[in-house]
Amino acid sequence: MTIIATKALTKTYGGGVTALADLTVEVDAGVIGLVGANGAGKSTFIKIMLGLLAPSAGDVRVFGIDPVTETDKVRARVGYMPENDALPPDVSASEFVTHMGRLSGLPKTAARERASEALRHVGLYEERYRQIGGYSTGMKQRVKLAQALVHDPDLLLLDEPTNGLDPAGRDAMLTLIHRIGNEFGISVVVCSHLLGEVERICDSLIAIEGGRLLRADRIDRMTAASDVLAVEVSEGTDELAAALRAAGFAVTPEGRLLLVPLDSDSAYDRILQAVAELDLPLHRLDQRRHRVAELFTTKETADV
Ligand SMILES: Nc1ncnc2c1ncn2[C@@H]1O[C@H](COP(=O)(O)OP(=O)(O)OP(=O)(O)O)[C@@H](O)[C@H]1O
Repeated sequence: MTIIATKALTKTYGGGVTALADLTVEVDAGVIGLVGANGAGKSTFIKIMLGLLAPSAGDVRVFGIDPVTETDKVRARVGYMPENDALPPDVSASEFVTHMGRLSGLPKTAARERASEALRHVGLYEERYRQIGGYSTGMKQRVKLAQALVHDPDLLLLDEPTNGLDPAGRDAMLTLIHRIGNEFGISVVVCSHLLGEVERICDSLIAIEGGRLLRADRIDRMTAASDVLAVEVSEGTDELAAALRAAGFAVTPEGRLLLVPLDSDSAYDRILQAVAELDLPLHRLDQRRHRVAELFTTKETADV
């Protein structure tokens, strides 16, 4: 089922900055990563989906609804966790999340019950009556997630949910997001400049660079087998490279690996023969998979 669809979506800010350019994408339900370097246009896309910003040109639909003209309808079905922290320090998580539930239109008792439930889901049930000002960064991120969940949305938009967290906090947050997506049946868009994080927990990816779509697809399709074989021997790598070149292969060394084009069905056998003739201990011979990072031309995103 398509949950988000855009057609030639473009956003230009005052001053002439084009944050999104001609973005056309259809996204199916699931846990979706929205990845791109800082400034790629991720937050702008999220804000347009929420009806917080109007597109300069093009169309966007969330569950078939236009956030520009039917903002309330979209917001009833979408929970939003903003990138920046705007939590009131002097109220408890329970009070705050209840308040956010009331703002979403829940009656008082239902808002209180849903707030407790949302805080339990994010692991803050025991601490829910403490003032937010005394919370750690990880706990504050969880409060932000709980307030996004309180009105029982069908889609969560999470803007850089692991911002400011240490490695253990990141892991815990990613596990939680994965659980929400898989156990609660809520679709989640996780916006991040950290590709590695998003690859770990998402079914599909929307990759953007400079406001333009690089690719939107399922991760397993992005990482399909390539036509390159990776060969690794425990010793004698240079000798093997020379032998393979002599056998007509275009060999590219990469660290401890030799990358060899899979040019014919006999390539496996010819490589095995070269290894056997040199009597080298073969550690690995397999077909390389494409990496999602290959999509990006900027090192910043590709490296993480
Ligand atoms: N209100 C604004 N006015 C002018 N330019 C803006 C505004 N908001 C964002 N931009 C610019 O639009 C581009 C995209 O910004 P956006 O915040 O959407 O990117 P992002 O991928 O979310 O990056 P980050 O991870 O740093 O938040 C950037 O060049 C940014 O400087």
